[in-house]
Amino acid sequence: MGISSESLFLPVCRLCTMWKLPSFLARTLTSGTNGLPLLPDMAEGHLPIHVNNVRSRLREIVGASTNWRVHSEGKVRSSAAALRGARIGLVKTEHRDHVQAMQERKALHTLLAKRQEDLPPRRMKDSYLEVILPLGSQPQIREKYLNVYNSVRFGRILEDLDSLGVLICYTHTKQEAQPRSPLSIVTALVDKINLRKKVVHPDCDIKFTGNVSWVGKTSMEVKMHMLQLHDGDYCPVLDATFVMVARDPENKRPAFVNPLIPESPEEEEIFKQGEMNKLKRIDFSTASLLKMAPTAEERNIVHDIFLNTLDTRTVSFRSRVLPPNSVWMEDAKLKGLQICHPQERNIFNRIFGGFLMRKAFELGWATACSCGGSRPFIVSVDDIMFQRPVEVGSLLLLSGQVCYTEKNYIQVRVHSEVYDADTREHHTTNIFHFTFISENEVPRVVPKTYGGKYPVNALPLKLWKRTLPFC
Ligand SMILES: CCCCCCCCCCCCCCCCCC(=O)SCCNC(=O)CCNC(=O)[C@H](O)C(C)(C)COP(=O)(O)OP(=O)(O)OC[C@H]1O[C@@H](n2cnc3c(N)ncnc32)[C@H](O)[C@@H]1OP(=O)(O)O
Repeated sequence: MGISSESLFLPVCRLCTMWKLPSFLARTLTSGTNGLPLLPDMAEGHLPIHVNNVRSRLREIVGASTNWRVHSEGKVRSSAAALRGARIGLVKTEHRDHVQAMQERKALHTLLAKRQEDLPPRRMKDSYLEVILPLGSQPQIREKYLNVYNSVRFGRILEDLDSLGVLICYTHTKQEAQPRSPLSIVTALVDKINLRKKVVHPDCDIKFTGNVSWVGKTSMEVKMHMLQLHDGDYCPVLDATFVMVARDPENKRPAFVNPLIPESPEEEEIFKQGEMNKLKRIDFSTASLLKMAPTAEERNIVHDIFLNTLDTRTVSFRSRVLPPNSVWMEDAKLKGLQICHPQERNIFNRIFGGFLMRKAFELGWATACSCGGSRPFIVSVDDIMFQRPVEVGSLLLLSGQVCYTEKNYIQVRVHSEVYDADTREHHTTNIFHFTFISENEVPRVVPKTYGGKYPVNALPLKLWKRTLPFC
């Protein structure tokens, strides 16, 4: 099932030698908005949206169904093979069902631009949005966000960021004359989320802001920020960079998006950074361990770990000794299963990306918790790739693996795949990377196997990142 811990070892050690986690955290905590300043005039003339209205706006923009239709016999009406597994009887109502909504969306094909140049350019401020999550002023919405430590559930924040990121992209691509957008905008990548605060309070209002910061031909980079109200001021909590991709109305082929024109030197800098982010992703993809052999330095790191665990009495590949304050990598993992019910669908009748992130984050947190033995706090989220959509009705298998630890830091990789019970095939849908800081120092995680069976995620981050197939 998925990538075994043995096949995951090689790539993590390299990154940690290059990117020592504590300094990485220091950068996270001191940088501005992912290293760039907030643009001051963006907020002018913008009325904030209530968080509950973000999804209803999205539904209106794409004309999504409000009802998952079932046959009168009580079985799910299915044109997609992946619905086979779903056996969830829902009450039929007078609402538009999802099949009808998809039929209507097909007609929007004629509204797609043939060339990107045919679309009017946009400014960064055209897509700027503010959303309020009034945890302080509307206590009735707190419970959904509350965890057992009396702080805010980060998984819920991931969901809100995902919905907001998509709404920002629809704002960028909005054509005044079109009441419905012909575009299906999906989350392709969570490039980075940096936390600036360890704890988010459950009783203070939260504000999200964000705008499109770079566009390609069919993809858009979105930068978002979350702030929390303390003593009358909004203080920064996190900065996030997502990449969204526009597809045709049926979510089958890529579709062009409006160009973005930077208007000031600051905006040019932000745009340039977006361009560099894209090139960096291509570089990582080229350097993937799945395509390129490890370097001499990487081989040495792996070999050193092997030598450190060798049983000097037997000198055998099989007989290995766990060093003090360490845990075998194969003992630092947790698995989970989700049945993907219609309730978790997005506006395109696939499973909502934010839900997948919440589930993966919670498994990642539990994995870090069981390995570290004390409460972990999320520090950073990197490179969540949405490789393929998850269909409603899928069986989603999640595997959390601690791949690297240093002092109080824990790096967890969560792999998710769908299992088709009919064909018995597994397909990877997402890979998630979370960095936690634990209350106490955590044991070292040590891979056991060598000889071509290194689990990719047990090596330093630099090496581990080379396994990620970007773009
Ligand atoms: C009353 C109750 C009512 C209930 C009603 C229901 C409604 C409920 C509402 C729910 C909440 C609202 C949800 C709204 C949010 C929806 C978002 C999601 O969930 S989405 C769900 C979660 N997400 C998914 O499911 C997505 C799954 N993944 C996919 O579908 C595909 O992998 C893909 C489309 C992302 C890329 O396909 P691929 O064939 O590879 O694409 P191409 O080669 O054609 O390139 C096209 C462009 O994409 C670029 N690019 C590509 N990859 C990356 C990357 N990794 N990194 C960066 N960029 C990338 C590439 O460079 C190129 O750019 P450019 O040069 O043209 O500018």
